[in-house]
Amino acid sequence: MNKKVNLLYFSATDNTSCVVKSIASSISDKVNEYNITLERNRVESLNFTENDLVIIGVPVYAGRVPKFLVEYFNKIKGMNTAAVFVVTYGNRDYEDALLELKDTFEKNGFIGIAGAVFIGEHSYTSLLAENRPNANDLKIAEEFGFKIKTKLASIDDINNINKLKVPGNLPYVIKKKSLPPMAPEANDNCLQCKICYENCPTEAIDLYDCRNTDATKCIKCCRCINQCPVKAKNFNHPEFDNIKNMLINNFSNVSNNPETYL
Ligand SMILES: Cc1cc2nc3c(=O)[nH]c(=O)nc-3n(C[C@H](O)[C@H](O)[C@H](O)COP(=O)(O)O)c2cc1C
Repeated sequence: MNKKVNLLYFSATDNTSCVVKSIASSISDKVNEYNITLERNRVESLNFTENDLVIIGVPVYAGRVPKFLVEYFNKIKGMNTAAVFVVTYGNRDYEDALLELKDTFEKNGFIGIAGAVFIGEHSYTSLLAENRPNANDLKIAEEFGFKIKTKLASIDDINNINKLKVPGNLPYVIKKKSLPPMAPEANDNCLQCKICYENCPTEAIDLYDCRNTDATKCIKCCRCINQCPVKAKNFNHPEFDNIKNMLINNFSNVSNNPETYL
C-alpha cells in the first residue's frame, strides 16, 4: 500500500514532535506536517482519504489526551484512513491516553494500524526522564517506523486487518484532583521579547505585557517557561510545588521504556 504520509501533532515542549518525526523518517522522506501546537493551526477542519497514512501524536496530560484538543480532533475526518497513534508521557504513567486517542480518531473514519507510547522529559521538572526522548528512544521510534512500513506493505484491504489493541480502561478513569487555575509568573529578567506570547498554545499571554498570563486560559503546558531565552518564567504556586515534589519523590528513580503495538 503506497500512502501519503502525514504527521499531525501537538507538542508544547517538543518531546512528541521529536518522536513522531523519527517514526515518520523511516516510512517516507516526503512527509506532510500538521503541527497543531498553536491555536491558529487548530481552526480548519481536515479531511483525509484512504490514500493517506496519518501519524498522530500528543503528550499525556493527567493520564489522558489533553482535554482542549478533543473538540478540535472531532473536526478531523478520515475515510478508511490508516492511522498510527503515539503518546509521550513524563515517566509517571500514561493511563488511558493512548486508548482515548485511538477511540477519538477511530470513531471519525480512521483505522488504527499501530500505536506507541514514548517517554519525554516531564514538563514540570527535568528530574523526571531528563533529556528524553534520548538517542535510544529515537532509535526505537525509527525501528517502529520500519515495522509500520512493512505492515502497510502487507495490507491488501485495510477493512480486513485485525483490530488494533492498546492498553487503557473503559470507561476511562476520571481523576479526582486537578490543579486550580494558575499560570507562570515572570521575574525581573523578563525582556518583553514576546517569544512566549507568540508561542503560547492557547493565546493566554498578554501582547502588551507578556509577564501577564490569563490563568483561566493557561493549560500549564510549560512552553513559555521552556522557550524563554532568559529563564524569566516559572510557576510560583504551592499546589504546583506539591505536585512537582510528589512526582520527584515517586518517579524520579524509575526509568520506563517505550512500548509499541502493531
Ligand atoms: C498539564 C500536564 C499534565 C501532565 N500529565 C502527565 C501525566 O499524567 N503522566 C505523565 O507521566 N506525564 C505527564 N505530563 C508530562 C508530559 O506528558 C511529558 O512531559 C510529555 O512528554 C510532554 O510532551 P511535549 O514535549 O510534546 O509537550 C504532563 C505535563 C503537563 C504539562
